[in-house]
Amino acid sequence: MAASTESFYLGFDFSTQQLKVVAVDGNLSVVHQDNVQFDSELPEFGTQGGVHVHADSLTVTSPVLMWVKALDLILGKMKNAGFDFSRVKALSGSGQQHGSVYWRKGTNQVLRDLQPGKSLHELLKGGFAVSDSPVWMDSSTTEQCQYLETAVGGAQRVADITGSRAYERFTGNQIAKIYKAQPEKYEDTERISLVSSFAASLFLGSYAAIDYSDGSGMNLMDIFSKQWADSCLEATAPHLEERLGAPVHSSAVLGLLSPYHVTRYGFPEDCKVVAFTGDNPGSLAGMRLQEGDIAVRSFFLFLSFFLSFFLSFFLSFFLSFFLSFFLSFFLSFFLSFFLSFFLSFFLSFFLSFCTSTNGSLTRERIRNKCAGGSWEVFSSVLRTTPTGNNGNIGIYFDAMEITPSAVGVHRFDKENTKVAGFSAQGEIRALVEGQFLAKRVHAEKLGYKIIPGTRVLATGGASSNKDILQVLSDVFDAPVYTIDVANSACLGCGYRALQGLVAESGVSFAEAVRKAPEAQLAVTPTPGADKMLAEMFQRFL
Ligand SMILES: Nc1ncnc2c1ncn2[C@@H]1O[C@H](COP(=O)(O)OP(=O)(O)O)[C@@H](O)[C@H]1O
Ligand SMILES: O=C(CO)[C@@H](O)[C@H](O)COP(=O)(O)O
Repeated sequence: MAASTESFYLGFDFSTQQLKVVAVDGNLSVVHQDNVQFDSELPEFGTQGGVHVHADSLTVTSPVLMWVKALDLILGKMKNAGFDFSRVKALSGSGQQHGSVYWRKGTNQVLRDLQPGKSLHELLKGGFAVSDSPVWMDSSTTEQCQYLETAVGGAQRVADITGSRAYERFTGNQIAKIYKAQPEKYEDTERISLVSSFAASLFLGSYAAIDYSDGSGMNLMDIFSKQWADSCLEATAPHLEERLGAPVHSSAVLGLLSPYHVTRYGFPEDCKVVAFTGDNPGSLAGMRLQEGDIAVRSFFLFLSFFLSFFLSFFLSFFLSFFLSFFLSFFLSFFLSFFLSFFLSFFLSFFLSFCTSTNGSLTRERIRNKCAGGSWEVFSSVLRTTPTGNNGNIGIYFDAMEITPSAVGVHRFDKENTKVAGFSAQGEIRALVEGQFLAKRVHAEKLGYKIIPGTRVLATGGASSNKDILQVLSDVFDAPVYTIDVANSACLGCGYRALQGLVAESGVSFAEAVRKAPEAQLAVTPTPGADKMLAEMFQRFL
């Protein structure tokens, strides 16, 4: 695919702690990067790590106007840096998943009439029925989750429809809580967006559709028909479908960029907005995951290919009954399995992943406590302490963890006796080994096998730290690869913007990004580490 090097494609990422942007040219080379840190650059919102943790320690929100102001700020920074907006052919982006935005009645008209002389922050001050958006770290909706599962027919039924059992952070359960606790605010809501579709709306100058991929993290969408599931809508809140709008394909062109941005920043009038998505699917695009890869993202875990496998398995059962009129059951099951596998893989690619609440921010806490706030000191401890930590194991769940649902710090010595503390060095190694052992436990529980050829791809802020990556490599007993741009979600959305322009003419994502740089080998397992960690793994399990 020949895209001009004169043209630029922008990818934004509205993540938990910051807003980031990457610009790529037609050769997929990165030509500009920038970011706005919420805590330090927008201190008036008083967030820590981009969020407010409420007194119950379960409710976690972010001020929606902080995200709006961050967009004003980042576009202003780009303008001041001399970024040539007139070359941008298309833009796309991603957002932290599951978070929800509640637009007040009448705001679609405000978006259509944005006056370029004013900032978005000024213009949208009165635009939200709920000023503090619930985000993915929120775990306050257990009651709503139980209600959904009971109403729909059990956890498995919810998972069969939406791809996941009911999770506290998932948007449907958050909407149900708002409807119950603040019915007047729900009533005053014209449209509910995910963080991703909210961000797209700010560019589009009208409410943007939710894309299939981010939409599948809501406990509301039927992941097979890609429509809102009636049973889930009914169990969540009244008149919800009209507040959500119809979901669209992730590579859909939503429309032209709002004239507001054309006038204020000098974008071309024909600049297109491609559907925004979740930051995890955005990362998947940026890392160009291949079959069998594991991706670890500051540090969540994606497993490619699994859902395709399970889907095939179940479809095969049904198909086999038909085919077994003609063939033996086993042969027909076999044939059906392959048929279903290819169908499910090529028609709709599913991604399996596990998320932890206690990732980077927990590492920062231990860094501050045990390494004087320095990543260099933190890293040198990892270099100088033994793999396996002399048998000491730690589990650090500062906030309620997602899987398993547990909270608290738990330390065990080599006799498996619970202890109150470790040395500063032991604490650092216990934390990092423990975080990655947990990832491996989840991967193996899902049936993932580390085999020769397995690659672990690391991305996100912490992937710049080779000593952390070394522990990751040792725990997974596999080489770890990284990409040049630590923020793979932004990069992936720059790629998606480019592909969105040609998607309708049948150019696949893989084809559009063929020329993109490959991931680079960062570290390989330390010889002998696998033996040290095998026993540890069993104890951790
Ligand atoms: N050298 C480093 N070593 C370990 N972690 C780091 C390092 N530099 C940055 N980080 C971590 O990266 C995190 C930000 O990562 P990022 O993936 O951009 O987060 P988010 O998507 O939540 O904004 C910070 O919270 C910080 O803890
Ligand atoms: O909840 C999930 C995925 O289920 C998180 O991955 C969020 O999507 C937030 O990501 P960051 O902004 O912290 O990178």
